[in-house]
Amino acid sequence: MTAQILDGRATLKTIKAELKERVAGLAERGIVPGLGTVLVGDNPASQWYVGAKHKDCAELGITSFRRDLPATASQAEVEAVIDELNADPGCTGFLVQQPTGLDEMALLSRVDPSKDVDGLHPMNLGWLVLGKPAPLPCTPMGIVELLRRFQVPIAGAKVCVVGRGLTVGRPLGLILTRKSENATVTLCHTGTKDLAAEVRQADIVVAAAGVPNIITAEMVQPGAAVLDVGVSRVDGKIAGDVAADVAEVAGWVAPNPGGVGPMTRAMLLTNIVVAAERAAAAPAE
Ligand SMILES: Nc1nc(=O)c2c([nH]1)NC[C@@H]1CN(c3ccc(C(=O)N[C@@H](CCC(=O)O)C(=O)O)cc3)C=[N+]21
Repeated sequence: MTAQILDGRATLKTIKAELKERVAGLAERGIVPGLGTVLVGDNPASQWYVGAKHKDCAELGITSFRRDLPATASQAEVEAVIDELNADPGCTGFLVQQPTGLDEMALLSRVDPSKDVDGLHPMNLGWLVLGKPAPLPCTPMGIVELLRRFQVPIAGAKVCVVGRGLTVGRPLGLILTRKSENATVTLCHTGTKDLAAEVRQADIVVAAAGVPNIITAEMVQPGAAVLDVGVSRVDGKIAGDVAADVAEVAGWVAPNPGGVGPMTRAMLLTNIVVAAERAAAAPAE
């Protein structure tokens, strides 16, 4: 058996075409969504991600507000840029690219929650815990959207999430256990005693530990969906959390690159369009 590929690149293309129509609909009403990014330092991966986000926006007719700051930028300087984007009505949503090397919680908290297209503001994470509508984190939503579009059954599925990070594992557990997804989630982490035993139970495995090849073929139930979200760099190349031979056992595989990464961008674009639509429906005071 060889697994079906959960193709994030193709799905990003499809979602872009869908969103392009919604952006055109906004344009007819004189509204242009605008994405702001705040990038601190010269990490090449971060520069690539931010560049890709603005390229996506240009394709859709979303305006870009790019603020690149040197690695020497202080907390106060970054906060001043956040204040500027909060106040700019043309910037309908923005994000602070991580990592910054600064006090990230203070930066996240300073973003206007209604412009938080990353869904990582403490207030929006609070709405997620409470089950109320709010911007949702892009990578976990990208994972759910990828599963949906390839018709991987989610309701009733046993999902093993490996990693409890703020941007993937922790919010993904919250999203998948909502009534609308109805999965049963096991959240594994460095304190998990027998990771192989937990993974073996799962219909869906999401590997977001950042440990190369932590998921191997003999841990995976035949026919399971395995999504690789791990990003490590080994000799300058991206290394995922999932070993190559998993594709011989799994029913579906989201590769890395080409799986969840592009979906993160697709959900960012979705959050930008939704934030602009919401701002248009309820103009600010
Ligand atoms: N505030 C904030 N928001 C983020 O959304 C955010 C962040 N900080 N910090 C870093 C992570 C990482 N991230 C990715 C985005 C796109 C790809 C992506 O499109 N990857 C392609 C190409 C990868 C390559 O070849 O380098 C792929 O997987 O096919 C990957 C990873 C967003 N992040």
